[in-house]
Amino acid sequence: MDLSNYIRTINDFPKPGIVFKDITPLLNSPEATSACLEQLLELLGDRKIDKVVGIESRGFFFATLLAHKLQAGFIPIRKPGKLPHKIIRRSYALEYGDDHIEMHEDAIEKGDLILLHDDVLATGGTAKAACELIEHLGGVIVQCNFLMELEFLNGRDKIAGYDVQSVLKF
Ligand SMILES: O=P(O)(O)OC[C@H]1O[C@H](OP(=O)(O)OP(=O)(O)O)[C@H](O)[C@@H]1O
Ligand SMILES: Nc1ncnc2[nH]cnc12
Repeated sequence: MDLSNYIRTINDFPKPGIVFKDITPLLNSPEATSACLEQLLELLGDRKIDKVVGIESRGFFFATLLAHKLQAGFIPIRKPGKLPHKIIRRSYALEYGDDHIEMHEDAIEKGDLILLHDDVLATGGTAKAACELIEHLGGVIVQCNFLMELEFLNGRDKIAGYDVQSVLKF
């Protein structure tokens, strides 16, 4: 199954000049969702994972499915002001703005083997900030995986040194 057929391209969203890759057609197809989940699991291979970290909000869709399949815990990284307990925070630059992300400070135990997942690797700012949060808490990042990578934005340069994998490349 060619999963790129389930990604819709929207020009000038959310700002002029941005070519937005919309994953909702993929999520709307149980067959494509299953195939995508299997491909993400294949990218990981048989490495042990204790916790899957997903980035709000589009990263949550497959991060929870991955955590369930791997029988690992799921940890949300959230936008500011959403997590109720004590948090740590990092700021980052997006393709279309600036933002902060936060994680509960007790979400990770030192030495936990972590799979970081998000839907899109664009400039890599979000993923880099997420890696910093995970490592600050003592997590060991086994892989960073993505549904898709926008190669022309060179996001993987920002997270060089990690195992970075994506199902689709644009
Ligand atoms: O590699 P980067 O340039 O950092 O961009 C990638 C991030 O941008 C998108 O999130 P967005 O902030 O649009 O939020 P959403 O998932 O809530 O839609 C996407 O889901 C990634 O998290
Ligand atoms: N061009 C893009 N399409 C979809 N999600 C994104 N996140 C950052 N850049 C994006």
